[in-house]
Amino acid sequence: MDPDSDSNSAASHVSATPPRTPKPKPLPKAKPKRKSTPKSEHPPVPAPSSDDLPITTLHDLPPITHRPSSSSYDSHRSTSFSTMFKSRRPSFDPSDLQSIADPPPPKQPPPSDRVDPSKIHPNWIPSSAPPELPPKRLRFSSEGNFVRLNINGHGRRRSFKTRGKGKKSMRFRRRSSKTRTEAGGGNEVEKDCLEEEGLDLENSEMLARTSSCDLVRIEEAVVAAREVPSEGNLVELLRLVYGYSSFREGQLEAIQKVVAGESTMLVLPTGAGKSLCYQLPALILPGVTLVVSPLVALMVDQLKHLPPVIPGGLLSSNQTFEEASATLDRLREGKIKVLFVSPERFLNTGFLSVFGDTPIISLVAVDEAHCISEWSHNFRPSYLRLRASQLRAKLNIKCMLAMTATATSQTLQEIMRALEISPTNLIQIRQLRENIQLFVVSSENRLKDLLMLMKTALLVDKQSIIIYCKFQVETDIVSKYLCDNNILAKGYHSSLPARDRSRVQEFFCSNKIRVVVATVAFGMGLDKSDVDAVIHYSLPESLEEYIQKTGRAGRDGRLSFCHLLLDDITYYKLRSLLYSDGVDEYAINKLLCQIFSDGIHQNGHFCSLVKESASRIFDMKEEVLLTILTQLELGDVQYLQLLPQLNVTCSLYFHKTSPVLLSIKDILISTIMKKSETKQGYFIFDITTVANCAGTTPTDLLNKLQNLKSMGEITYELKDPAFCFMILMVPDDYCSLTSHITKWLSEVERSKVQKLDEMFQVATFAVKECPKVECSGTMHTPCIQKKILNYFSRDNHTTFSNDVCTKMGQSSPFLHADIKVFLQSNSHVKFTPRAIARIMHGIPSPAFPSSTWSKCHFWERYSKIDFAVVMKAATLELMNFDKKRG
Ligand SMILES: Nc1ncnc2c1ncn2[C@@H]1O[C@H](COP(=O)(O)OP(=O)(O)OP(=O)(O)O)[C@@H](O)[C@H]1O
Repeated sequence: MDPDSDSNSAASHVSATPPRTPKPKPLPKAKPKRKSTPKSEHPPVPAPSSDDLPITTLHDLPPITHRPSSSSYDSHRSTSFSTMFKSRRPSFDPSDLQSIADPPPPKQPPPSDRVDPSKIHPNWIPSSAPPELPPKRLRFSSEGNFVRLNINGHGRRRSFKTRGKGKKSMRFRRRSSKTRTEAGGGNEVEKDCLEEEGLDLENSEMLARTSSCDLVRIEEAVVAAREVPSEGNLVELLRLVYGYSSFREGQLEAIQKVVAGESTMLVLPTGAGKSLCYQLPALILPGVTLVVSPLVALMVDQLKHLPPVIPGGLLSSNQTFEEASATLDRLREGKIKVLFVSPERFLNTGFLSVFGDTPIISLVAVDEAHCISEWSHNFRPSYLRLRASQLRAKLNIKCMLAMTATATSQTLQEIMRALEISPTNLIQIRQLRENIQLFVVSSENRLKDLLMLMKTALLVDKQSIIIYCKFQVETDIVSKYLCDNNILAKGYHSSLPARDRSRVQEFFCSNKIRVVVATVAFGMGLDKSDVDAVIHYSLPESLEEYIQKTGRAGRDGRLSFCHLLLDDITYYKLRSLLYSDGVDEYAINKLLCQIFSDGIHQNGHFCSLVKESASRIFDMKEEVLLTILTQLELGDVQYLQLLPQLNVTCSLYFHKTSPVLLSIKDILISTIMKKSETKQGYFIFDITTVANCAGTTPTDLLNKLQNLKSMGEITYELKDPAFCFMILMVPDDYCSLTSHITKWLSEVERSKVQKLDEMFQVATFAVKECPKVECSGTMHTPCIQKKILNYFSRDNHTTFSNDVCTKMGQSSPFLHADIKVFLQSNSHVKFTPRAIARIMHGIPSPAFPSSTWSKCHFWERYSKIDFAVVMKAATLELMNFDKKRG
């Protein structure tokens, strides 16, 4: 995985993240001048990482032992959620907690409120650092919905002691309709419903009892809403489950459509309550609701926020085999109503087979649905898998709910086409939240200006502030600078240990940290209602990103303040980095030749591309390779089928029987021996090569190795993470396929650049041209809102407009001369025009990493000149240079 990428996220292939640094190339001969490229974080909804595309996925799903005998409506009805809710709850161990360095240790709560039952429910996930130190080990009557998730990758286990004795001796008596009217305020009333029989109950057990009482009412309301999904019945259910008295705009309509089985496109502003639009239907609909989410962090957060009566689970590659098995077992037993999965999960045949032919999925909710569209700010290739036709064919899914807060008209059209959503089922609330005030200030010295801003009357007394930076290094610099100036601030970015990150988030959420200086990694799914201010220390890459981040503020409806510090340097840097994913026709052609082995590979042949070496050879980021492979799978013609990623180089050691004897008994071993290199007593082979020769699949081959290992015959090690696929059709015409893919990728690139230009233009307009009729000082809410609304309602975003101010230089007197010198001084290196332009812009790439090339004299020298101009000059000079050399 890209070391710069968010550990539990997946990077958009078009993100500005500098790539991993492969093996250094020979040093250029130019004068050394060290400049490092800062690590940037990915845009809000990045693309797949090893997290969601597990490397060792072969065993990530256990074999299917049995399936529910019936998946009919009635069979699901019979698994009432009150049965599901009879779940054991986890106890957590205080010794697992460690205090975070800076914030004060959490106060020990008074005995009366030691346990907040409302915070412990079946979807509780033990993070490595729960916010409050519990006074004693809590015991719960059952474990039920608890999801074991190795979020932090430590593989650590907790023990969950259970105690069931309270259950039998409890008797419930239903009382008349005293219920809570607001979330969290109902415990007293709930206790009224219980009749105790001399038990000294712990708070948690009290919760179990009170919940059971509520459950009966909720179950009745569910049945009523299922029979007649009228506003009255749905509001009653809303009140019982969430404590809210009414729906927000768009919610009721969306829920009614989904419950009626109609696929729906829902566009609601950030914080407007989209989650509720799949949660309530999940309760009402008979089967499982699959929620497709782009990030593990987001899934975890949403799972935590599920109401206790909706048992949830998630499947993530962070989980161990046992954890994933436990989730799947609960799924088979009908104990999960909402299952969070990544889009890559749809690659996994093990996962797909859990559902078999039986129509037990009632709804697929696609969160951050804009990822489906390449014209969105966060296109993610694996979302292409979420096409209505594919989902219907593979999982018999008929109803889909697509949700987003940030989609242009163009993006919406594409989502609706992919998911076959009728235009009549588009629910769109375009308004921007009134309680967010938008400020822009032009800044020559962002650190100083930020400090001044923090000391202004607007912010000085604010309790909760997020400062967003683009680069990880900036979060360290800014937080240190603020601390040095007596403003306590904590940094947050994806390279921090997971434990520290979760603590910063938890302490921020409980108002123990006032200021967090973060990259985009902070805030995915952050639903802290009382964030007072969001400051953009770096320019966002698009208006979509701007809205997402400002949307973290004022979710409780209170007036909140969003400031943007505008500077040209960040703009130049971001614009350059947007070119880090581009590829040339020549490289794509070379890649296609390798994929199809110049036509040698037949249909049905298994192949692999080792990520690191392929990335270096073709000078393409791993994410770009994956994008191209996905396009070959899901484009107009299906040339290949992607398989789960694997480590494809296997080193095999024999322990009991000799290899020769074993190979007589086992054809697989004899194939391995034929196709292996031997080294000091062990055998090295390529998994896909052996699978092809043995006439098996790579997955089956690994399963067989696993069996031999469990018998003590062998041990083995796997390395070299690779994209694996099966050839389905060899293209007739490589040239036209190459130019088709090149054109598509370059349009995606142009669209990203245009989005940045438009963001820059809006901010520049605010500081330089705003007539200040409605705006005043640095406050530009009216003019920015108008521009944003116009942007999102505009029809054609793929028409690249020349009106967008680029601020980029279009020529330079020394450009050609410098390229000539550069080529002469590096005559031993083979360049492409793009590689030269990248070096001139200071953009690292897999074949030209910054560790080597940032020492070059010309590194970043032309970052203020349009990339296309530099590339054109490089093309010309490269041709001249080659001509001269003959
Ligand atoms: N009808 C309602 N009445 C009151 N509060 C509500 C209602 N619906 C949702 N909420 C609350 O609004 C908050 C935001 O909801 P949610 O997280 O679903 O927003 P979202 O639209 O998914 O936002 P984002 O796009 O930023 O993730 C939650 O705390 C939720 O409980």
